Amino acid sequence: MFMVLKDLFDLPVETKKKNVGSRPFSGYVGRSQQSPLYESLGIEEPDLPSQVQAFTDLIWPNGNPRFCRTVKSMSKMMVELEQIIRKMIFESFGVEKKYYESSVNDTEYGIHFVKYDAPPNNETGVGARPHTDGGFISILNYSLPGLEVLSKENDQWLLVEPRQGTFTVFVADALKAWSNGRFHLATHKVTMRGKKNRYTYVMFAIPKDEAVIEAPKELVDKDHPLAFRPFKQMDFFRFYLTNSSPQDNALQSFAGI
Ligand SMILES: O=C(O)CCC(=O)C(=O)O
Ligand SMILES: [Fe+2]
Repeated sequence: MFMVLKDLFDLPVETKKKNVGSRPFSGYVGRSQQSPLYESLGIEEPDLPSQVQAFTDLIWPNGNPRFCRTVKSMSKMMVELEQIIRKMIFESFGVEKKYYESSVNDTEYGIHFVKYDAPPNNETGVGARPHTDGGFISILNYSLPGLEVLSKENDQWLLVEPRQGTFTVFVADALKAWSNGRFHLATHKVTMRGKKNRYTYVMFAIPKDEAVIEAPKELVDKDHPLAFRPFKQMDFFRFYLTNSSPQDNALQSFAGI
């Protein structure tokens, strides 16, 4: 994956800009004054091989079988992994039989590729600002350290050490709401150090626009009153884009009771 991602990001900006997504951030995001080290590209519904093929054809009209093959098979495996994790979560709450199937049907996937440039002059640089992820579950892998997670105990930033053969999994906003607040939503950021560029790929599992995110009634009782009103991902996303800065607790302001 990291080899094919290097091929992708090494292309001219004009080529990368050909990837236009249907959502903000899902096409091409180029380096900006706000985030000078950050660049990303996304493929919507990469679990459909035709989508990965279409992306490859758009970016490499003469073909790039290695990219296409690698991203297709990685996407398939990451989606399987996401569904295993989702199933374990639903089982652990004893609601798998009733809700798992429909929650998968109400999910769409997006894969994001990110390149962070090494900061100039050997300094440290902001790769990604503190944020929480907007979907249900995110699964990621990265070529170098740099990911930091805000500890819920003492507000310290903890460096996540990459470990070969493992992925990092984040609970995202909708899962926190679905779990009636039982899951902690970890704020994270990326700090760049050293002389090497860093590559990340992330599979986002996101509730479909029209799906209603609502805690199962089995997770609501006297000791755990409803923490978030039911909402649609689409409306939350719109709120997130227009009303909040990354540092805000957007989920709480949007749907918190
Ligand atoms: O690059 C990383 O390690 C984190 C990426 C991330 O947080 C995101 O894309 O939402
Ligand atoms: Fe993130």
